Amino acid sequence: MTNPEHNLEELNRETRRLQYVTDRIREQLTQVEALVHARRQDTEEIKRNFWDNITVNLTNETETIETYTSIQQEARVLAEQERSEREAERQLATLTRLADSPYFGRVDFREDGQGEAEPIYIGLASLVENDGETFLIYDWRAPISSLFYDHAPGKAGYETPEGEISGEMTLKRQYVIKNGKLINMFDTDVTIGDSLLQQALSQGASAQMKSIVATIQREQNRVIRDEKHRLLIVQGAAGSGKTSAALQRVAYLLYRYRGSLTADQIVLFSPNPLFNSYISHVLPELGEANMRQSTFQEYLQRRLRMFRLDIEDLYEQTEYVLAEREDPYHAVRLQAIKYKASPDFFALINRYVRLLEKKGMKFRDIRFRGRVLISGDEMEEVFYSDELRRYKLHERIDEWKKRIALRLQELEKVERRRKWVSEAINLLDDEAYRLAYEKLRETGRFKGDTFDDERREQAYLRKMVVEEHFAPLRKRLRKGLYIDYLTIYRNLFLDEELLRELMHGEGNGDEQGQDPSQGRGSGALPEGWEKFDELFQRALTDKKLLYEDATPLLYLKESIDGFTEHDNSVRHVLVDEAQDYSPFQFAVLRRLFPRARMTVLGDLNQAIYMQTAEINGFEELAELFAAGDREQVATIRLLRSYRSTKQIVELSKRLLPEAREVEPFHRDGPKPSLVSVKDGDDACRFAVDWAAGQLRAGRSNVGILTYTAKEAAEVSKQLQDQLEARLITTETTQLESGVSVLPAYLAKGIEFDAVLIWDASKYREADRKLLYTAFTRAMHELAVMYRQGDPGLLQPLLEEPAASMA
Ligand SMILES: Nc1ncnc2c1ncn2[C@@H]1O[C@H](COP(=O)(O)OP(=O)(O)OP(=O)(O)O)[C@@H](O)[C@H]1O
Repeated sequence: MTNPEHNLEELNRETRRLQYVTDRIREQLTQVEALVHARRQDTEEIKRNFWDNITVNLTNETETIETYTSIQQEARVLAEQERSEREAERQLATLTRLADSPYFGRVDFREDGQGEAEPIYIGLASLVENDGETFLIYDWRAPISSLFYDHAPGKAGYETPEGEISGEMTLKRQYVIKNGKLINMFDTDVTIGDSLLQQALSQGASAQMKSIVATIQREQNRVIRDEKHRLLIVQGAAGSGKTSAALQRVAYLLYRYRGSLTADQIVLFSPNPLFNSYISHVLPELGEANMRQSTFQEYLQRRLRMFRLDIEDLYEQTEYVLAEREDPYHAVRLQAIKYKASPDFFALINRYVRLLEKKGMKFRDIRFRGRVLISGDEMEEVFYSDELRRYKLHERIDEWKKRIALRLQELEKVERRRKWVSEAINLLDDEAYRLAYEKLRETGRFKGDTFDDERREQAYLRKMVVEEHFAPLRKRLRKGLYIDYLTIYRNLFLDEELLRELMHGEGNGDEQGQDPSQGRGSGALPEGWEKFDELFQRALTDKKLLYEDATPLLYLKESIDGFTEHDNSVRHVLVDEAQDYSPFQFAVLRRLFPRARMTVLGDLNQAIYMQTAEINGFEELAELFAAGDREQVATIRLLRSYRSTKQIVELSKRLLPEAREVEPFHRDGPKPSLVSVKDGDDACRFAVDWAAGQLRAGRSNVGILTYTAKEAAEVSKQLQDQLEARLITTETTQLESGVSVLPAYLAKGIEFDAVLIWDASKYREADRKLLYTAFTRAMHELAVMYRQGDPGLLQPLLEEPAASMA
């Protein structure tokens, strides 16, 4: 990277051009402002006169339909008008943004076989000269703009939908333009602008993620522009720009497929609402609407609502794992968590689903007024009757529902004769009688014979009363509430014979199923298996469903029902922090969005949750997705870490040997400090001084990261009189500048200018990745406290001369 002494002439030329472009932008701004004004007025007028063109007439069916049609027609006109108003507003917003900083890059490119190199200016959006043809600015997502991100001057080329274009790049230049003024410019001869990137990275962390459009790196550009694969796996180091690239990718896709792809056809799964708000400004900053954002937990809550259980989330589970070591069930629960998220359990459940075609379905008695109307056993018999056996599982559920509904109908008739019905009729009010009378009269069943009529009326009332009482039963049947999913699931842990059959019997065949995991061996049962049911049951008594059971239960249920909920409109699903998802969760996501392409972004070194601690790659996912066709899958690795200074990255790498491949971006900062403290008071004193020092030095976002949420609450209380520190919990939805106290696991995906690790002595071997994740949240400064004489995982780091002691 050079910042040549641009000769005055060159500088003047650029300044003049900038002025020219800015003038064009201002002209267009004036026009578009007028357009927006006009469109707003038009919309207002249509709204005002909405009813003028509609004659409301509901006297008969034909008139009503006509009225309805004309309302619809007017509504369409209004919707169309509002759409064009929005479009004009969008243009206005884009031009306003361009007026501030029209472009950030330029490449001069001579296409092979052409004469002169042509300057291509690159900015947030395209701008065309008044002649309607000449591009003054190219959108950063245009095919030609790739040159800027992918190449240094010299031989270069870019992909277009029509094929590859090659040629020579004779110049590559970057600009810093603010308020329409040229502040700086650099020419570059290696890959894109280290110096601009340096500037971008040396800025402070903000409470909101920023777009990286001017400094996208080549490998990130591959992630952003990949269109060939149905599944794109991005494995990237902490701070390598996975989330940033994902968001730029969304903007890219919206541009590339504008007209056919809209923001609500893209869904991004993120870890929690705090993260959601952290990233929510990036797309609007790029001039695009935000995609849909969701968390897996939201989906679980919705789909498991029928069980009326309190569903634990990943954070509660993690808090248990870290903070409840004294619980007698702790060890066995850890086993359960690991096993229940494993590919082996996934395979076992898939076999179970196949076995359920033959046996094992369980149903809950249909009870009415304290009696069993249809027993679970009877329903099971119907389900496995010869007549229904020929149906596949989920089709059979529908058939079975039909059969049981008929049976209910029969029983309903019998019920009409019961005594309680007469009593209920006596209690009916006049209105009910009047209705019954009306109904019978309408159907012409009154004959004028008082005796018969009364009998008919009574019969009708009985029917009405019983029907009303049976309605909830029918509804429950329709909703599948008599299928005893919980017992079906529990039987896996309770029913030894069933288990034996699944492990060794015919359900365990290697026959080729749709799902590649179905052919897998189940492996041995994990330790503690015999206690798994106890755990499950214990939670159930408290009306709780443990996190480790939620997705397998959902997967089992949906496999039985045939995955009734799916969203065909969604075209792209992006899963951030993908290392935290179990095979079940991916399988569910895949079925939930059957037509979508998927981008998953993750870092195995940050697999901090017990459930995926032992998963060592995205192989399972690739298998699940591609079903043999590996052409559909691409993996891109991002090794360069941009977030943290070289010193912080180096220290983190020494903590976690698996991270040895991570390359720090060459940005220097102070050495991280490893600080030994005598006791809590000592820790407090250090923390207060340190945090105050950071704020004084202009660091606006400071994070104090604790081991657990419980500890975070205690620490924030301890500090409260001496330091303004905000406690962040799973309920927090917005990050603010200043000092935040939060458990390390909740800081995943976000970053701080300066990070203080509260008590590193607490982290055990199994928590190495958690501590690594905590270290890598820091951009500029890192301090780690540990208890005197108990450095734990820090021991080897202390032995190096690099460590500084307070
Ligand atoms: N090309 C780039 N230009 C400027 N800044 C960048 C670039 N790439 C990454 N960054 C910055 O690096 C930081 C980390 O990026 P991001 O959060 O996207 O990484 P990540 O891989 O998702 O990290 P983690 O796995 O730790 O959550 C952010 O501050 C981001 O703005």
